[in-house]
Amino acid sequence: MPDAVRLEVTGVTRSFGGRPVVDHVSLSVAAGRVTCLLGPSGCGKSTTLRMIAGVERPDAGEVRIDGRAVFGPGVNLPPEARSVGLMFQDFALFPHLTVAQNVAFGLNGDRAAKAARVGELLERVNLSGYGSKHPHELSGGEQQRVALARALAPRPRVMLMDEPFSGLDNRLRDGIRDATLEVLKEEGAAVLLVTHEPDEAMRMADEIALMRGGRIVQQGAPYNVYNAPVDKAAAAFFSDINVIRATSRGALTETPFGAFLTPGHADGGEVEIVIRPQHLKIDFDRGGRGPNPTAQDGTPARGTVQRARYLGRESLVDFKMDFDGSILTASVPGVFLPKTGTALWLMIRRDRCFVFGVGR
Ligand SMILES: Nc1ncnc2c1ncn2[C@@H]1O[C@H](COP(=O)(O)OP(=O)(O)OP(=O)(O)O)[C@@H](O)[C@H]1O
Repeated sequence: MPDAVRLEVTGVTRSFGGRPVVDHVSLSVAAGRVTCLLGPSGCGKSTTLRMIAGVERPDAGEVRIDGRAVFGPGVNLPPEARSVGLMFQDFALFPHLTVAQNVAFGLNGDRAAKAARVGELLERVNLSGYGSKHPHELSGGEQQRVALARALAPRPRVMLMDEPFSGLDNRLRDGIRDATLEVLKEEGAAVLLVTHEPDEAMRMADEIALMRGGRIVQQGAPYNVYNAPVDKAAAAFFSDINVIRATSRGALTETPFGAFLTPGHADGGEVEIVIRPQHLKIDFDRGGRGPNPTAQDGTPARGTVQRARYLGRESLVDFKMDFDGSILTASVPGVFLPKTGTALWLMIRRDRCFVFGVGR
């Protein structure tokens, strides 16, 4: 049975100075699941989160937590009555309180119960024994874990996190993300996490809600959002992309890489074939002498190396294509640094191409 929906947002809308910055946003998050609200700076992610938290008032829409309206017609519960935990980039621990006092801050009940919950959470975030320290004695990553424990202490039904990792050292970040995810899953809250970093969303999310210009443009599992983007901008948000422009004729589009099936596109309509650099393949087997295509790879097309860079895990090679002088970029695992001017044959993985009508 699917987990119960904990957070349900319907048609939430907010304008500032007559400009809609959040425009009919709807989403739901089940218990124990993480949804990442992902999008470029200024697209309305934080405003959405703030409306769910109750610190910003929507112009319209409804927010339900555990089936109960916390905002809607005639209802507007204050943040503290919504059972939400909050965690922001500047998570501001109370400097004069100890770690244990910080974690206990939002807890009610008797001393023994509070102490037990604090102990349980400090253990969960791997900070047992730190209870009597003060925030300034901790590293950034440790402080972040205390903030997580503090937000989770009252067992919120919904956890709202706004760029919670962006203040952290790059080297620490992945480890802290993974540890945080583990704790969130153990606690079972429904989590809505705001981020502008696709890598973070891919790493953390059960579901990604891709936002642009105040709207959610695509929502789904990371695999689907990455591998079946709704438009060119959605594809480009996750990686560099290559774009091949051509004309669709009778549901087929001829390109220098062979013909592509383009059903649903008007006869004579312009289409853009979008491919990520890792799906552009170099015809190594033939030592660059090609062409000799296989059915799967389509027709190879010749290009000349403009620039090659080694990025550690992969090399990025820019080619100037013979067919129209356009630049296509291929990503090759490991070290591959051909000289500028080298001619090589490229093939594209047809099964990994996205076809969009121009203007989409
Ligand atoms: N209180 C406010 N008054 C006026 N404009 C606001 C207010 N709050 C947000 N905005 C504007 O609304 C838009 C969306 O802001 P928001 O902070 O929600 O975006 P975001 O996607 O979270 O971006 P970032 O990642 O940069 O925080 C921005 O153009 C912002 O300037």
